[in-house]
Amino acid sequence: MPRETIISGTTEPDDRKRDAALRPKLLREVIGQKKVAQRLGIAVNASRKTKEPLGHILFDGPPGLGKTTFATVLPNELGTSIQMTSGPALSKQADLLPYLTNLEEGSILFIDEIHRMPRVVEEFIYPAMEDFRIDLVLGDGVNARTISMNLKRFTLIGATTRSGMLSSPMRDRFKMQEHLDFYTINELAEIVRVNARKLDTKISEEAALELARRSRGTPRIANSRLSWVRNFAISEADGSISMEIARRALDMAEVDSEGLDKQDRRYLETLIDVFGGGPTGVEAMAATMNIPSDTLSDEVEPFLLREQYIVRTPRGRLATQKGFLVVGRKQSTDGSSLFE
Ligand SMILES: Nc1ncnc2c1ncn2[C@@H]1O[C@H](COP(=O)(O)OP(=O)(O)OP(=O)(O)O)[C@@H](O)[C@H]1O
Repeated sequence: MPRETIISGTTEPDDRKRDAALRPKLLREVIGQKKVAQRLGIAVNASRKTKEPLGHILFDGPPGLGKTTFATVLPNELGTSIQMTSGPALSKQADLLPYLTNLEEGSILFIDEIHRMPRVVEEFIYPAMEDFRIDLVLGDGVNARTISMNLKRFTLIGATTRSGMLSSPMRDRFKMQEHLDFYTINELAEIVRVNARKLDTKISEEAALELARRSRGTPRIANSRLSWVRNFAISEADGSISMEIARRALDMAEVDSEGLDKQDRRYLETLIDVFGGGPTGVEAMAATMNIPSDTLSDEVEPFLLREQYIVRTPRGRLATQKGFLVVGRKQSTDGSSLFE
Protein backbone atom coordinates (compact mmCIF):
# COMPACT_ATOMS: atom_id res chain seq x y z
CA MET A 1 0.00 0.00 0.00
CA PRO A 2 1.47 3.42 -0.85
CA ARG A 3 2.55 5.26 2.25
CA GLU A 4 0.33 8.30 1.77
CA THR A 5 -2.82 6.20 1.88
CA ILE A 6 -1.91 4.93 5.34
CA ILE A 7 -3.82 7.32 7.45
CA SER A 8 -4.17 5.47 10.64
CA GLY A 9 -4.93 2.17 12.25
CA THR A 10 -3.87 0.35 9.11
CA THR A 11 -0.47 -0.03 10.69
CA GLU A 12 2.11 -2.07 8.85
CA PRO A 13 4.71 -4.11 10.80
CA ASP A 14 7.45 -1.50 10.18
CA ASP A 15 5.18 1.27 11.40
CA ARG A 16 4.38 -0.76 14.50
CA LYS A 17 8.07 -1.32 15.29
CA ARG A 18 8.82 2.35 14.78
CA ASP A 19 5.84 3.42 16.90
CA ALA A 20 6.89 1.14 19.75
CA ALA A 21 10.45 2.52 19.70
CA LEU A 22 9.25 6.12 19.75
CA ARG A 23 6.45 5.67 22.27
CA PRO A 24 6.76 7.78 25.45
CA LYS A 25 7.45 5.65 28.53
CA LEU A 26 6.15 7.92 31.30
CA LEU A 27 3.24 10.34 31.64
CA ARG A 28 5.55 13.35 31.77
CA GLU A 29 7.00 12.37 28.37
CA VAL A 30 3.55 12.39 26.78
CA ILE A 31 3.11 15.52 24.65
CA GLY A 32 -0.30 17.22 24.37
CA GLN A 33 -3.59 15.78 25.71
CA LYS A 34 -2.77 17.79 28.84
CA LYS A 35 -6.08 17.37 30.64
CA VAL A 36 -6.19 13.63 30.03
CA ALA A 37 -2.60 13.29 31.27
CA GLN A 38 -3.37 15.36 34.38
CA ARG A 39 -6.43 13.28 35.28
CA LEU A 40 -4.48 10.06 34.77
CA GLY A 41 -1.64 11.46 36.90
CA ILE A 42 -4.09 12.02 39.74
CA ALA A 43 -5.55 8.52 39.41
CA VAL A 44 -2.02 7.04 39.40
CA ASN A 45 -1.02 8.99 42.54
CA ALA A 46 -4.16 7.92 44.35
CA SER A 47 -3.58 4.30 43.37
CA ARG A 48 0.01 4.47 44.63
CA LYS A 49 -1.12 5.93 47.95
CA THR A 50 -4.08 3.64 48.57
CA LYS A 51 -2.42 0.55 47.07
CA GLU A 52 -5.73 -0.01 45.27
CA PRO A 53 -5.63 -0.89 41.54
CA LEU A 54 -6.52 1.90 39.13
CA GLY A 55 -10.19 2.00 38.18
CA HIS A 56 -10.99 0.66 34.71
CA ILE A 57 -10.29 3.18 31.94
CA LEU A 58 -11.75 3.60 28.46
CA PHE A 59 -9.89 5.61 25.80
CA ASP A 60 -11.70 6.64 22.68
CA GLY A 61 -10.73 8.67 19.64
CA PRO A 62 -9.55 8.31 16.05
CA PRO A 63 -6.61 5.98 15.31
CA GLY A 64 -3.02 6.98 15.99
CA LEU A 65 -3.73 9.62 18.65
CA GLY A 66 -2.15 7.78 21.58
CA LYS A 67 -4.66 5.34 23.11
CA THR A 68 -2.10 2.53 23.20
CA THR A 69 0.55 5.01 24.32
CA PHE A 70 -1.45 5.98 27.40
CA ALA A 71 -2.25 2.33 28.12
CA THR A 72 1.43 1.36 28.03
CA VAL A 73 2.60 4.37 30.06
CA LEU A 74 0.32 3.53 33.01
CA PRO A 75 1.96 0.20 34.02
CA ASN A 76 5.37 1.93 33.86
CA GLU A 77 4.09 4.60 36.23
CA LEU A 78 2.65 1.99 38.59
CA GLY A 79 5.49 -0.53 38.32
CA THR A 80 3.10 -3.23 37.20
CA SER A 81 2.71 -5.51 34.18
CA ILE A 82 0.43 -5.27 31.16
CA GLN A 83 -1.12 -7.89 28.91
CA MET A 84 -2.37 -6.73 25.53
CA THR A 85 -5.05 -8.15 23.28
CA SER A 86 -7.80 -6.89 21.02
CA GLY A 87 -11.55 -7.29 20.56
CA PRO A 88 -11.35 -9.25 17.28
CA ALA A 89 -8.93 -11.77 18.90
CA LEU A 90 -11.48 -12.57 21.62
CA SER A 91 -14.17 -14.39 19.71
CA LYS A 92 -15.25 -16.64 22.62
CA GLN A 93 -14.99 -16.74 26.41
CA ALA A 94 -12.14 -19.27 26.29
CA ASP A 95 -10.00 -16.72 24.39
CA LEU A 96 -10.19 -14.31 27.31
CA LEU A 97 -9.64 -16.87 30.05
CA PRO A 98 -5.81 -17.13 29.87
CA TYR A 99 -5.51 -13.35 30.17
CA LEU A 100 -7.74 -13.30 33.25
CA THR A 101 -5.99 -16.20 34.97
CA ASN A 102 -2.53 -14.68 34.24
CA LEU A 103 -3.38 -11.39 35.95
CA GLU A 104 -1.18 -10.20 38.80
CA GLU A 105 -2.44 -8.03 41.65
CA GLY A 106 -2.82 -4.47 40.26
CA SER A 107 -1.77 -5.42 36.72
CA ILE A 108 -3.34 -4.11 33.53
CA LEU A 109 -5.28 -5.89 30.82
CA PHE A 110 -5.44 -3.79 27.65
CA ILE A 111 -8.11 -4.60 25.07
CA ASP A 112 -7.74 -2.62 21.84
CA GLU A 113 -10.79 -2.23 19.57
CA ILE A 114 -12.93 -3.29 22.51
CA HIS A 115 -16.10 -2.44 20.57
CA ARG A 116 -15.41 -5.46 18.36
CA MET A 117 -15.64 -7.94 21.24
CA PRO A 118 -18.70 -10.20 20.84
CA ARG A 119 -21.56 -9.81 23.33
CA VAL A 120 -20.93 -13.23 25.00
CA VAL A 121 -17.35 -12.25 25.83
CA GLU A 122 -18.52 -8.82 26.95
CA GLU A 123 -21.00 -10.36 29.37
CA PHE A 124 -18.35 -12.78 30.62
CA ILE A 125 -16.11 -9.87 31.54
CA TYR A 126 -18.72 -7.90 33.56
CA PRO A 127 -18.27 -9.79 36.88
CA ALA A 128 -14.49 -9.69 36.31
CA MET A 129 -14.65 -5.89 36.08
CA GLU A 130 -17.06 -5.45 38.97
CA ASP A 131 -16.14 -8.09 41.52
CA PHE A 132 -12.87 -9.55 40.17
CA ARG A 133 -14.65 -12.84 39.65
CA ILE A 134 -15.72 -14.95 36.69
CA ASP A 135 -18.49 -17.51 36.39
CA LEU A 136 -17.48 -20.62 34.50
CA VAL A 137 -20.04 -23.11 33.25
CA LEU A 138 -18.72 -26.68 33.42
CA GLY A 139 -20.40 -29.51 31.52
CA ASP A 140 -23.63 -29.06 29.64
CA GLY A 141 -27.27 -30.08 29.66
CA VAL A 142 -28.55 -31.36 33.01
CA ASN A 143 -24.99 -31.85 34.25
CA ALA A 144 -24.04 -28.20 33.73
CA ARG A 145 -22.94 -26.34 36.82
CA THR A 146 -21.53 -22.89 37.34
CA ILE A 147 -18.47 -22.29 39.43
CA SER A 148 -17.17 -18.90 40.46
CA MET A 149 -13.49 -18.18 40.28
CA ASN A 150 -11.83 -15.25 42.03
CA LEU A 151 -9.33 -13.19 40.06
CA LYS A 152 -6.52 -10.89 41.13
CA ARG A 153 -7.65 -7.26 41.35
CA PHE A 154 -6.72 -5.69 38.03
CA THR A 155 -7.37 -2.72 35.77
CA LEU A 156 -9.06 -3.13 32.42
CA ILE A 157 -8.05 -0.53 29.84
CA GLY A 158 -10.22 -0.49 26.75
CA ALA A 159 -9.49 1.45 23.55
CA THR A 160 -12.01 2.18 20.86
CA THR A 161 -12.38 4.32 17.79
CA ARG A 162 -16.16 4.03 18.19
CA SER A 163 -17.39 4.53 21.71
CA GLY A 164 -20.92 4.74 20.28
CA MET A 165 -20.75 1.06 19.40
CA LEU A 166 -20.05 -0.03 22.99
CA SER A 167 -23.09 -1.22 24.91
CA SER A 168 -24.01 1.10 27.76
CA PRO A 169 -23.58 -1.63 30.45
CA MET A 170 -20.00 -2.03 29.19
CA ARG A 171 -19.35 1.69 29.02
CA ASP A 172 -20.76 2.27 32.51
CA ARG A 173 -18.28 -0.18 34.03
CA PHE A 174 -15.35 2.10 33.18
CA LYS A 175 -14.56 4.51 36.02
CA MET A 176 -12.75 6.90 33.69
CA GLN A 177 -13.66 7.59 30.08
CA GLU A 178 -11.12 9.70 28.26
CA HIS A 179 -11.56 11.09 24.78
CA LEU A 180 -8.39 11.80 22.77
CA ASP A 181 -8.59 14.62 20.28
CA PHE A 182 -6.41 15.68 17.35
CA TYR A 183 -3.14 17.46 18.23
CA THR A 184 -2.30 21.08 17.53
CA ILE A 185 0.49 21.96 15.09
CA ASN A 186 2.74 23.03 18.00
CA GLU A 187 2.18 19.77 19.88
CA LEU A 188 2.94 17.74 16.76
CA ALA A 189 6.04 19.83 16.07
CA GLU A 190 7.22 19.04 19.62
CA ILE A 191 6.63 15.30 18.99
CA VAL A 192 8.62 15.57 15.73
CA ARG A 193 11.52 17.35 17.52
CA VAL A 194 11.63 14.84 20.37
CA ASN A 195 11.47 11.86 18.03
CA ALA A 196 14.09 13.32 15.66
CA ARG A 197 16.37 13.53 18.71
CA LYS A 198 15.62 9.88 19.54
CA LEU A 199 16.55 9.00 15.94
CA ASP A 200 19.74 11.05 16.21
CA THR A 201 18.61 13.34 13.39
CA LYS A 202 18.99 17.12 13.22
CA ILE A 203 15.86 19.01 12.20
CA SER A 204 15.33 22.76 11.89
CA GLU A 205 12.53 24.48 13.77
CA GLU A 206 10.67 25.40 10.58
CA ALA A 207 11.04 21.88 9.12
CA ALA A 208 9.52 20.40 12.31
CA LEU A 209 6.58 22.80 11.93
CA GLU A 210 6.20 21.89 8.25
CA LEU A 211 6.02 18.17 9.11
CA ALA A 212 3.53 18.94 11.86
CA ARG A 213 1.31 20.93 9.49
CA ARG A 214 1.24 18.01 7.08
CA SER A 215 0.46 15.29 9.63
CA ARG A 216 -3.32 15.46 9.87
CA GLY A 217 -3.29 16.24 13.61
CA THR A 218 -2.04 12.70 14.30
CA PRO A 219 1.22 11.63 16.04
CA ARG A 220 1.39 8.30 14.20
CA ILE A 221 1.30 10.14 10.87
CA ALA A 222 3.92 12.63 12.14
CA ASN A 223 6.18 9.65 12.99
CA SER A 224 5.70 8.15 9.57
CA ARG A 225 6.37 11.50 7.82
CA LEU A 226 9.50 11.97 9.96
CA SER A 227 10.77 8.53 9.07
CA TRP A 228 10.30 9.20 5.32
CA VAL A 229 11.86 12.68 5.45
CA ARG A 230 14.80 11.33 7.45
CA ASN A 231 15.45 8.63 4.83
CA PHE A 232 15.21 11.27 2.12
CA ALA A 233 17.70 13.49 3.97
CA ILE A 234 20.13 10.59 4.38
CA SER A 235 19.85 9.55 0.74
CA GLU A 236 19.80 12.98 -0.91
CA ALA A 237 21.75 15.23 1.50
CA ASP A 238 23.86 15.11 4.65
CA GLY A 239 21.15 13.52 6.84
CA SER A 240 19.92 16.66 8.55
CA ILE A 241 16.42 17.94 7.85
CA SER A 242 16.15 21.54 6.65
CA MET A 243 12.95 23.21 5.47
CA GLU A 244 14.00 22.65 1.86
CA ILE A 245 14.64 18.93 2.42
CA ALA A 246 11.36 18.52 4.31
CA ARG A 247 9.38 20.18 1.51
CA ARG A 248 11.07 18.21 -1.26
CA ALA A 249 10.60 14.92 0.58
CA LEU A 250 6.95 15.56 1.44
CA ASP A 251 6.16 16.75 -2.09
CA MET A 252 7.78 13.61 -3.48
CA ALA A 253 5.58 11.49 -1.19
CA GLU A 254 2.59 13.48 -2.49
CA VAL A 255 1.69 14.69 0.99
CA ASP A 256 -0.20 17.87 0.33
CA SER A 257 0.56 21.19 1.93
CA GLU A 258 -2.89 21.48 3.54
CA GLY A 259 -2.19 18.33 5.53
CA LEU A 260 -4.84 16.30 3.71
CA ASP A 261 -3.97 12.91 2.30
CA LYS A 262 -5.22 11.22 -0.86
CA GLN A 263 -8.14 9.58 0.91
CA ASP A 264 -9.32 12.94 2.29
CA ARG A 265 -9.18 14.52 -1.16
CA ARG A 266 -10.99 11.60 -2.76
CA TYR A 267 -13.68 11.89 -0.11
CA LEU A 268 -14.19 15.60 -0.77
CA GLU A 269 -14.08 15.18 -4.55
CA THR A 270 -16.67 12.37 -4.38
CA LEU A 271 -18.95 14.34 -2.07
CA ILE A 272 -18.75 17.40 -4.35
CA ASP A 273 -18.54 15.94 -7.86
CA VAL A 274 -20.86 12.97 -7.42
CA PHE A 275 -23.27 14.28 -4.79
CA GLY A 276 -23.13 18.02 -5.55
CA GLY A 277 -21.59 18.71 -2.11
CA GLY A 278 -24.26 16.72 -0.22
CA PRO A 279 -26.02 16.21 2.06
CA THR A 280 -25.39 12.53 1.59
CA GLY A 281 -25.17 9.48 3.88
CA VAL A 282 -21.94 7.72 4.75
CA GLU A 283 -23.16 4.44 3.22
CA ALA A 284 -23.65 6.08 -0.19
CA MET A 285 -20.20 7.66 0.07
CA ALA A 286 -18.66 4.33 1.07
CA ALA A 287 -20.31 2.44 -1.81
CA THR A 288 -19.21 5.07 -4.34
CA MET A 289 -15.64 5.20 -3.05
CA ASN A 290 -15.50 1.42 -2.60
CA ILE A 291 -14.24 1.80 0.98
CA PRO A 292 -15.85 0.30 4.11
CA SER A 293 -18.15 2.83 5.79
CA ASP A 294 -16.38 2.15 9.14
CA THR A 295 -13.12 3.38 7.62
CA LEU A 296 -14.81 6.55 6.45
CA SER A 297 -16.51 7.30 9.75
CA ASP A 298 -13.60 6.24 12.03
CA GLU A 299 -10.59 7.42 10.07
CA VAL A 300 -11.46 9.90 7.34
CA GLU A 301 -14.38 11.97 8.55
CA PRO A 302 -13.23 12.93 12.09
CA PHE A 303 -10.36 15.06 10.74
CA LEU A 304 -12.46 16.61 7.93
CA LEU A 305 -15.13 17.49 10.49
CA ARG A 306 -12.67 18.92 12.97
CA GLU A 307 -11.06 21.08 10.23
CA GLN A 308 -14.55 22.05 9.00
CA TYR A 309 -14.13 20.76 5.46
CA ILE A 310 -17.45 18.97 5.99
CA VAL A 311 -20.31 19.26 8.47
CA ARG A 312 -22.76 16.64 9.68
CA THR A 313 -26.44 17.41 9.23
CA PRO A 314 -29.50 15.28 10.05
CA ARG A 315 -29.70 14.50 6.30
CA GLY A 316 -26.05 13.52 5.93
CA ARG A 317 -22.59 14.95 5.26
CA LEU A 318 -22.31 18.34 3.61
CA ALA A 319 -19.17 19.92 2.10
CA THR A 320 -18.43 23.42 3.44
CA GLN A 321 -17.10 26.29 1.38
CA LYS A 322 -13.64 25.50 2.79
CA GLY A 323 -14.13 21.90 1.59
CA PHE A 324 -15.01 23.09 -1.94
CA LEU A 325 -12.01 25.42 -2.07
CA VAL A 326 -9.41 22.95 -0.86
CA VAL A 327 -10.11 20.62 -3.81
CA GLY A 328 -10.32 23.51 -6.29
CA ARG A 329 -14.10 23.52 -6.76
CA LYS A 330 -16.42 26.52 -6.59
CA GLN A 331 -19.80 26.47 -4.93
CA SER A 332 -22.57 27.80 -7.17
CA THR A 333 -25.22 30.05 -5.64
CA ASP A 334 -27.62 27.11 -5.31
CA GLY A 335 -24.95 25.26 -3.27
CA SER A 336 -23.96 22.74 -5.99
CA SER A 337 -20.47 22.42 -7.40
CA LEU A 338 -18.79 24.11 -10.36
CA PHE A 339 -15.39 23.02 -11.61
CA GLU A 340 -12.76 25.75 -11.63
N1 LIG B 1 0.94 12.17 23.23
C1 LIG B 1 1.95 11.66 22.54
N2 LIG B 1 3.21 12.13 22.72
C2 LIG B 1 4.22 11.62 21.98
N3 LIG B 1 4.09 10.65 21.05
C3 LIG B 1 2.87 10.15 20.86
C4 LIG B 1 1.74 10.62 21.59
N4 LIG B 1 0.65 9.93 21.19
C5 LIG B 1 1.06 9.09 20.26
N5 LIG B 1 2.39 9.22 20.04
C6 LIG B 1 3.18 8.49 19.02
O1 LIG B 1 2.29 8.02 18.03
C7 LIG B 1 2.36 6.60 17.92
C8 LIG B 1 0.96 6.07 17.70
O2 LIG B 1 0.20 6.19 18.89
P1 LIG B 1 -0.67 4.98 19.48
O3 LIG B 1 -0.23 3.66 18.93
O4 LIG B 1 -0.68 5.13 20.94
O5 LIG B 1 -2.08 5.36 18.88
P2 LIG B 1 -3.50 4.67 19.10
O6 LIG B 1 -4.47 5.77 19.39
O7 LIG B 1 -3.41 3.55 20.05
O8 LIG B 1 -3.81 4.13 17.67
P3 LIG B 1 -4.66 2.82 17.24
O9 LIG B 1 -6.03 3.07 17.70
O10 LIG B 1 -4.50 2.86 15.74
O11 LIG B 1 -3.96 1.65 17.86
C9 LIG B 1 3.03 6.15 19.23
O12 LIG B 1 3.83 5.04 19.09
C10 LIG B 1 3.90 7.32 19.62
O13 LIG B 1 5.17 7.21 19.04
